Amino acid sequence: MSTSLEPAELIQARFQLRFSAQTSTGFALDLDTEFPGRGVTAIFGQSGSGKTTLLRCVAGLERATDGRLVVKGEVWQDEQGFRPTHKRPLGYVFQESSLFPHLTAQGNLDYAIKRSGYPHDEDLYQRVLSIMGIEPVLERYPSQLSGGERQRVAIARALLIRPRLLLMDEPLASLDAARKQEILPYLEKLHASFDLPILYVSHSVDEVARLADQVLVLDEGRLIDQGPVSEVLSHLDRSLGMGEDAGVVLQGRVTERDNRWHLARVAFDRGELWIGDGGDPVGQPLRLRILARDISLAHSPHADTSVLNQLPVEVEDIADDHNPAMAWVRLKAGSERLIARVTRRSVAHLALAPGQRIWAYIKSVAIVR
Ligand SMILES: Nc1ncnc2c1ncn2[C@@H]1O[C@H](COP(=O)(O)OP(=O)(O)OP(=O)(O)O)[C@@H](O)[C@H]1O
Repeated sequence: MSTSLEPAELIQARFQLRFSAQTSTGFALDLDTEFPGRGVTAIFGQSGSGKTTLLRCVAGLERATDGRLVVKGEVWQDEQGFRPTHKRPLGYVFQESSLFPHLTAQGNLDYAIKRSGYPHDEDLYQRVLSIMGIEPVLERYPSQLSGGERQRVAIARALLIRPRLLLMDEPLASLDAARKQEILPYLEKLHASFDLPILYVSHSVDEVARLADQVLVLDEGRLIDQGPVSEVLSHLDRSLGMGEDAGVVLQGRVTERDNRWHLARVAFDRGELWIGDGGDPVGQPLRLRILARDISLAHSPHADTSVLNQLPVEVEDIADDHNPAMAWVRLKAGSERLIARVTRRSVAHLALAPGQRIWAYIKSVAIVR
């Protein structure tokens, strides 16, 4: 997915690891890949697919027999050697916060700075505090912090080690839905403010759609798909397992705001959509998420409908769902992809077939940020 990049811009990983059948599962990880060493790379897959094991191999906490890991030109593991975890410049954020309970938030951060081996950098320190929004809680002990605050301190602590790679293993998993929504903007700020590659384990399509630039999809220890988030999320076979969450991500830009109706026009490659005006200025890049269940299909555009967004599209392929009443239709809109989940009866009724030009009615578009 990244052949045009130089090795200094890549993360190259090859791991073969088998847990012995005696210990329990006999699970095997077998993967050989490379991906851009920038932005957020989501490691996505069902429970037990090997996401944490892959992260532990990257961290040096598991030692793959046939292993090679090169992070932006720096060899961390190959036939000749294996750099132990404490010599790898990485930050690790776990599902549950791993803060020292006997130290305040401030004490935890000071400990990280000492451990980093670098002299204190006040600019970096202030930047991290402000991006993670934790100035008000520095004097508290972990037991006096909310789950979201604890994770923000844990992320700040990982950043103050000045890692070259940040590993995050379902950092939101222990939070309830409201806390998750609260912390996501901090993760986005982190993504935008630090030039730091992040490997982000998740089995939430929502989180992946919102945060990831590229995705690695694991299944039973093997890499079954990888690529930019918009591409991976539009693959129909992936969508099958996602059910109601299936959908795509489009990258667009606000081109007009309609004050009368409180709408904003967002243009993407050879198309445009009207969405509720979220106050974003003209020119603002936006990431939009369109769920497969929010798209219906027709042969022609209609004037007498409440649906604002009607896009000319081309049918690319059609797949059956596990549910015998439903089907998936992948659509091309310029260079972007959409997927629709419709009944098989509709597929038959509209006589849908690859190559056909039709109209997609989009009932709802969410801005993800
Ligand atoms: N030390 C170990 N010894 C034996 N089997 C292990 C060990 N660690 C993990 N496994 C097994 O390897 C498989 C993959 O585990 P892993 O934790 O990597 O999956 P995951 O995709 O992160 O899952 P989840 O989303 O549930 O966290 C599981 O079947 C697990 O039981």
